[in-house]
Amino acid sequence: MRLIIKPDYGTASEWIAKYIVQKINQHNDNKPFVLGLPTGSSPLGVYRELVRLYENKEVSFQNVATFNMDEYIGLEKGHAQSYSTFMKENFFNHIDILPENCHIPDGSSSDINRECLQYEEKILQYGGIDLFLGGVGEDGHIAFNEPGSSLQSKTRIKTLTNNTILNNARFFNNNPSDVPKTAITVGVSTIMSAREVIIIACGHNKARALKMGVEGSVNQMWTISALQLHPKGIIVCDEDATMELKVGTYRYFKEIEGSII
Ligand SMILES: N[C@@H]1[C@@H](O)[C@H](O)[C@@H](COP(=O)(O)O)O[C@@H]1O
Repeated sequence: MRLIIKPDYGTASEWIAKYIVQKINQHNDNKPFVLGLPTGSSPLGVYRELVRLYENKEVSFQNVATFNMDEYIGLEKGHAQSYSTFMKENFFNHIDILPENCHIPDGSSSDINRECLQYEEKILQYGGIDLFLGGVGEDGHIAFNEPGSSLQSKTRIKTLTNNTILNNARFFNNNPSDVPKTAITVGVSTIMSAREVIIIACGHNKARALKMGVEGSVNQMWTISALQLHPKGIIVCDEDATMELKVGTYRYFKEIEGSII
């Protein structure tokens, strides 16, 4: 696992956006480059920077397909707080991606279990995910794989923890009772099947999740820790998120990434 420590959220986001653009531009295949994408506040800086690079003509998304990590169950696609709306407003509406290449689980489907199976099948039809970008919850969850999620899990329904509901209430006028209680989420194994995985962990509130993900054992209670088993896993964090790391861990990753002499 690589741990890239950047001074702040802005520089961390720029590093990730540049990395993604490089991968898209190196991809010379007729099949689209397949990106897995998250919502939440963590990826906003990356999306802003990707839009800027697109406007600067440094990248095109015409040969890119995307699969989002998750979606609330019970919200129509056009609902203001659906992840579908979030993705359009913050990313898809500002780039040249083809709408038919943007995939988000349908949380309003009448058969959610079938929707989950079909989502996995669709990923396979595209040849798997080249690069999965994700955030992390304060309790170490990736996508909506809350503590206790099987590390072998695939796309399925998950019940959200109270902690996640309270954290996400900020998107629902601070009203926890408006936050859906269940979601469709890709599984830990869906994310780990991607050829590369990048997790963003910025801010003091992610310090514990970062510690458990980097220094803790691989376990179901901190699903971010599954990244330790991935052959090409990267966590990009800011200084604030390193607060709980051992000094030795911090110095080790700074040294091997060449950011201290
Ligand atoms: N399902 C999402 C996750 O994908 C996200 O990583 C997490 C953290 O959100 P934020 O980036 O806003 O801290 O929130 C939600 O639970």
